[in-house]
Amino acid sequence: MNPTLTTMIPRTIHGPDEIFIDLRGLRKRFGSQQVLDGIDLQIKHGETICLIGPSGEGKTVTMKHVIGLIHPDEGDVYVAGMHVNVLKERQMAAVRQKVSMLFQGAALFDYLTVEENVAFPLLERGLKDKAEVKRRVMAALEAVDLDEHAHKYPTNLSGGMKKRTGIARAIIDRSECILYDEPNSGLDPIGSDIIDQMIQRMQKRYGVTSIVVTHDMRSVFKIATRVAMLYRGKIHFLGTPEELRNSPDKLVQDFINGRSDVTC
Ligand SMILES: Nc1ncnc2c1ncn2[C@@H]1O[C@H](COP(=O)(O)OP(=O)(O)OP(=O)(O)O)[C@@H](O)[C@H]1O
Repeated sequence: MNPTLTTMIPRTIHGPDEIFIDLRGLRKRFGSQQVLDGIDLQIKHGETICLIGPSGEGKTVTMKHVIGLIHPDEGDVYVAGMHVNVLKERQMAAVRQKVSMLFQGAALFDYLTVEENVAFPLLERGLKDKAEVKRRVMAALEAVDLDEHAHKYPTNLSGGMKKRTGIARAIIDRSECILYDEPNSGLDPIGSDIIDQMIQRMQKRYGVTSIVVTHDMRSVFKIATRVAMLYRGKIHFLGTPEELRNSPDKLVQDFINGRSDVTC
């Protein structure tokens, strides 16, 4: 393996069957709307779970629970054994070092170059060795094929390049898990395919665990180790892409084949 890439490997080595994310009985209401109504989901280390389901069913809300951006009304969230929903905000740094969320717009700083955006988490943590920062930034950019665009500003990047910069920023801090919120949205089929390859590459090279909220079924069948379909606040289906494809459930078939019988 390229020696620069070994520095990017998450610092903890996990067994393949180890549960990394454990959501138990999550319930969440906003006003009169019961968005989550008992979500149970266990995700093993190194899995790529795609969260699918009709719009507004709580996929993003579920994902935000993992990183403590939303707290459940009932139920528990565990990440790498940490009981996320009882942690104080100042204790959340330990969770957020293990888990990064890639927002739809990649949330880059427009006034910083690609290189500076990717370096940001290291500088924020007080890493002062400039040569070490540079080495890790370039290794992260190489991993997402952006090493030749390090000097550019976000306004001069395509949508897909912005998302890849976001992925580089997530892995530079050796995140063990990346949460992707509709990573293919707004991309043409080729750009979308490149993002899928990056998600797979992060898994294969660094053993990253991923949760991917997506409406892109082609991508689901390509990248998912398992698929969870949310419907009416619950996990309606959980299984491999193959099991999804062959599911006898009408709701599942209507959804994956884009038939409009699926109503919220
Ligand atoms: N902070 C909030 N306050 C009030 N309502 C919220 C909040 N966050 C989410 N919601 C509501 O919860 C519901 C689920 O939202 P969520 O973003 O999780 O849906 P989703 O399944 O990801 O949808 P989409 O596929 O369209 O992105 C929506 O009705 C949304 O308006």
